Amino acid sequence: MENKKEKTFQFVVMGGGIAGVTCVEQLSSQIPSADVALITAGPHIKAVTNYKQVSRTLEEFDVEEQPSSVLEEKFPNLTIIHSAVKSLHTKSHCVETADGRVFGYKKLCICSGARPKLLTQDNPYVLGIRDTDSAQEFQKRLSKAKRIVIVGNGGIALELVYEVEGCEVIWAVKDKAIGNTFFDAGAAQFLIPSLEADKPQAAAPCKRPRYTTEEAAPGGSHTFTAGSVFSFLPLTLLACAQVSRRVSVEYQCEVEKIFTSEVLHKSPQQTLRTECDWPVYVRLTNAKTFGCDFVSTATTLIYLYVLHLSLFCLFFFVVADDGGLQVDDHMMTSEPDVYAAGDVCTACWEQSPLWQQMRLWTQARQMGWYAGRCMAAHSLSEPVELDFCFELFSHITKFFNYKVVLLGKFNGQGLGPDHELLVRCTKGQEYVKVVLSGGRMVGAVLIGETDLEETFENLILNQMDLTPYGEELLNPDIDIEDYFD
Ligand SMILES: Cc1cc2nc3c(=O)[nH]c(=O)nc-3n(C[C@H](O)[C@H](O)[C@H](O)COP(=O)(O)OP(=O)(O)OC[C@H]3O[C@@H](n4cnc5c(N)ncnc54)[C@H](O)[C@@H]3O)c2cc1C
Ligand SMILES: NC(=O)C1=CN([C@@H]2O[C@H](COP(=O)(O)OP(=O)(O)OC[C@H]3O[C@@H](n4cnc5c(N)ncnc54)[C@H](OP(=O)(O)O)[C@@H]3O)[C@@H](O)[C@H]2O)C=CC1
Repeated sequence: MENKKEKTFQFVVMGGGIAGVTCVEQLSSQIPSADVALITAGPHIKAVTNYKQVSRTLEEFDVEEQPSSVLEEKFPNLTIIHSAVKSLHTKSHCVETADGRVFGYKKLCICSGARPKLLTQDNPYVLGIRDTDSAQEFQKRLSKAKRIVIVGNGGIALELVYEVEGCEVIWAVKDKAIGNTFFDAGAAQFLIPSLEADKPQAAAPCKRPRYTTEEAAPGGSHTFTAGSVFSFLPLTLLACAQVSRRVSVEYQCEVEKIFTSEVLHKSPQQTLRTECDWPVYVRLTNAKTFGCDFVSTATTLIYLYVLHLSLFCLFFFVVADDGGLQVDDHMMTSEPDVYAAGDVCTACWEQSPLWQQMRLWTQARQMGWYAGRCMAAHSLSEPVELDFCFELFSHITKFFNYKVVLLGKFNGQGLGPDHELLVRCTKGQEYVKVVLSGGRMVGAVLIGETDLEETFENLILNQMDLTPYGEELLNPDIDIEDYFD
């Protein structure tokens, strides 16, 4: 391999998503003289724009799909290589790309993201959504659909279910309540009426990014506009029937079987809940069977997946239980001079009691940025400390057209029975939940325009004993912001 190297770069970053691009930006600005390469398969990269630090740990930004040339123009030391990494040779410090070129590195950062786990492979009636192409396919199919089945209970399913219009939706969730990765049953109860009501015509601008799939003008960028549905879809998800939404949630069930109408006709004893002849049928473990036009699975991602890269290359890496590449508090994998950031990695350092990893845009940005800092610092033999952003988990997003802020151990993660909850809820307006442990605030869920995020963030960070305040903490007649100022 050594003699095949076309060029050796000081830093090579693999993957043009948020983590990879942020890492490259950090490296290029911290050491402008360093030779940096970004290896990515597609012509576009994902960049963070309109970055805003909302509070000490909360941040908001837009995600913009840009032609990679924009990045090269910004950083003269940067070379973008348009190909996928095919193999990785950590001993000889080089990578081989799908087009047969070999590049050496002094330090490498793997930012190759994750891929969706489909319930079934190669079934033309089962769609997973991961990227622009799959989102466009979803939209195309939806425009002719009367009924779809959505399986999964995480962020993608929550967004999909809310956004689909003009089509009956059967939503199959494993749990007792919707949105289990973000909410408890109380918050789910607060949100459910939004599925029954019509969507507001002119939805308030969304605080979280989304991007369109429209063709960019030559040399221009794809625009990311305010809105909701998944970031990938430009338009409202309209199905063929222009009627309002009908979402039926099937709780505590999984998919037992997916089969086509030919199979159905061969088994007349099959009990169906529908008389129509649907292209595909889904049998759930609650013994109900639904016919539909297609099934969309939003059942989480597989993390150990480096596109086009043979498993042999990954064999040497220490991998975490969730399949991500293990990284330490300097974003270093188990292989020398190889770092990882974003969805592909699993944080395996001793974590702050108020932080946990979730595969989100914010964390991809923070990890990419911090990995870049560590790579640069190690090259310059400078010390580097774990960044403050890993002190407290924080996320701002939008679900069912409500602003949602999650802080710390917002669902009491890892606290066992040793915690107390305070809840305040005004139907259709706000849901506020505080998680207390030993009288100290360790997490919060804020749904709606509560204006409490900064105060609660401070209370969580300073770990003040709140026992004397008891339930008054959520008394709506007390201006809590003034109170703790
Ligand atoms: C449908 C959907 C909606 C989402 N919505 C939200 C949301 O609203 N808010 C939120 O916070 N998070 C959301 N997420 C999660 C968020 O998208 C991810 O956490 C984040 O994008 C991860 O960034 P990344 O840079 O690690 O990976 P990615 O953005 O996946 O980028 C990986 C990059 O690596 C490249 N690559 C892969 N293999 C190779 C290889 N072998 N060689 C070279 N390049 C390679 C890929 O082409 C890609 O450019 C959503 C995810 C999905 C799937
Ligand atoms: N607005 C936002 O902030 C958004 C964030 N995202 C992020 O993007 C990433 C990907 O999202 P997503 O794919 O929704 O992943 P998530 O991990 O959030 O959710 C996957 C869901 O599918 C369930 N599931 C897994 N396997 C099955 C199965 N066989 N049958 C039925 N249900 C199953 C999981 O249940 P269980 O947990 O019990 O395994 C879980 O509820 C996540 O990190 C998410 O947080 C995505 C969209 C919007």
